[in-house]
Amino acid sequence: MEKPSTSARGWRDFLRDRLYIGGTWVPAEGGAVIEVTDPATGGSVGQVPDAGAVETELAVAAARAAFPAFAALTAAERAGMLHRLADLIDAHGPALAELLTREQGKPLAEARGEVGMSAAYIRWFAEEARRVYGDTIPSPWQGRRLMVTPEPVGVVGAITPWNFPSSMLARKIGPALAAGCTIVAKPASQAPLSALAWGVLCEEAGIPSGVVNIVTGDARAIGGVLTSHPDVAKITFTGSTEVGKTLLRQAADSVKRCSMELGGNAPFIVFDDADLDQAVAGAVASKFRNAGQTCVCSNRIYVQSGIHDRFVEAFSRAVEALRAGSGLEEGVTLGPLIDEKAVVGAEAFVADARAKGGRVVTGGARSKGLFFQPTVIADASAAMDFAHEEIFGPVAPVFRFETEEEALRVANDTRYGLACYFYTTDLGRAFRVSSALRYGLVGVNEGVITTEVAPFGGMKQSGLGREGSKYGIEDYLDQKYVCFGGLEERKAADAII
Ligand SMILES: NC(=O)C1=CN([C@@H]2O[C@H](COP(=O)(O)OP(=O)(O)OC[C@H]3O[C@@H](n4cnc5c(N)ncnc54)[C@H](OP(=O)(O)O)[C@@H]3O)[C@@H](O)[C@H]2O)C=CC1
Ligand SMILES: O=C(O)[C@H](O)CS(=O)(=O)O
Repeated sequence: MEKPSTSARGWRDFLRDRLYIGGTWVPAEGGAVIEVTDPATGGSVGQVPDAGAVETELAVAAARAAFPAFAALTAAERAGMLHRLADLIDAHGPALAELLTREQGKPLAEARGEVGMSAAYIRWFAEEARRVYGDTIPSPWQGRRLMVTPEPVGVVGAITPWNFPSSMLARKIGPALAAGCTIVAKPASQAPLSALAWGVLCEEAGIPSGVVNIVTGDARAIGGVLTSHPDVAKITFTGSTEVGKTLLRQAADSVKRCSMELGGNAPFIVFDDADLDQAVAGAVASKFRNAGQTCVCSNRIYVQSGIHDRFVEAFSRAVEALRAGSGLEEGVTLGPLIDEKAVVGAEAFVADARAKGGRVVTGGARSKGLFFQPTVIADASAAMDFAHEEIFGPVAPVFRFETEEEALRVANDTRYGLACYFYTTDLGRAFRVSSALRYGLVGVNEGVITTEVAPFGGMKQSGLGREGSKYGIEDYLDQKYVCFGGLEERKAADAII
């Protein structure tokens, strides 16, 4: 198929104010809508249907009806559709990125990166689709042959967050379709437009009606149907640990498979032997990406005494060089927070730290609207709230430590286990510390490590399962064991006349 047209379609061409169900665009039953606003300006970006249980039932029915034929396609046919989808995402990258920045706020450069990552996940699973192998097993019995055949689990319910409204969906649609599943996806109400744009792209990629369904609206009502419906085989969720636990409880009654990408509390450790410039650059990238609103952002920066003062000085200077503003302005490196609640949360973390002896080195207050100054707080201590809670904002606490043993103890002292980072030029320390840290993702001398080729997921209360990599498709497959018996040659006497 020739490469899709790259005619200059703008972000408005991907705006939809309808649900995408069974290949058609329909309003919510009562016509209710949710306003989507630009966090940089407060202005309206668009409206989406405020749907609930009734529409979700229709979406599940459409996905269930589409499943047999889609699962029966060859892996090559499904791969072809996913490759076309990835090509369309790339072809319309600028428009999709602008839509993403308008609804979520991140700088355009980051939005372009997210859209590119979305295409990369889809392309990765287009390739993985053709490598879903089974097994034959040496039989322990004469006259039998044993086989293991992977099969798609069926209809998937997906719920995604506002902070990466495109790539979090790609991490679910990709493996689901590659495995032969169909999907009903509910994006976050604060940034649902990128998901509906996926409906436009899926149509153009020739993905059959009912395979991908996008429902926006009442999270509890939609999630209630997805976690309980007998035709939904699996739930995949990215969001807070609190909501993840709610969904796990709800899904338990029908024993649905669950994949959970939840909250984090990432330690960022700088040892005396670290390359200071590398550590500063890594800390800025890891902490302030998406204005600190990622589950893998550094939440606690631990710096060994010997390098501590030099690090705080250099890090604060680099933070002060961040340029806050509307994500649509080229060169802006720090966008607004998603809503007032997020700004109030950042203010509360700073006030708590100040009250407990923290020293604000730079920033520390909201600027205008939903913008919060990029902030560095020195003299941080375990008594402060951000030592144990996910900040999800541009506030960087710096803690001092003395020994490697102390760093490992405090770094692992959390119920979370998603991402962690440390900087050292000592090879032995690199192996010792990366083994001792209880996290699903470990960055050694790197502050941003997410890629579609590597497994993404947490330990402890940061989640269940892995997304991306060769592991990411496993959660969408059932391994069926078949034992073929009675294979000995029948003697004449045995023959049934
Ligand atoms: N591990 C990871 O990969 C990631 C983790 N996160 C975590 O998510 C949090 C921030 O994202 P945020 O979107 O606020 O997280 P939330 O958990 O509040 O929301 C995530 C999604 O869940 C939906 N939701 C909320 N409550 C329910 C419910 N009772 N039943 C069904 N669905 C529900 C939301 O819908 P609605 O918007 O309509 O409320 C949204 O679509 C942070 O804790 C962050 O660490 C975020 C991204 C990635
Ligand atoms: O939602 C998130 O925070 C993402 O998982 C972060 S990443 O995958 O883009 O690194």
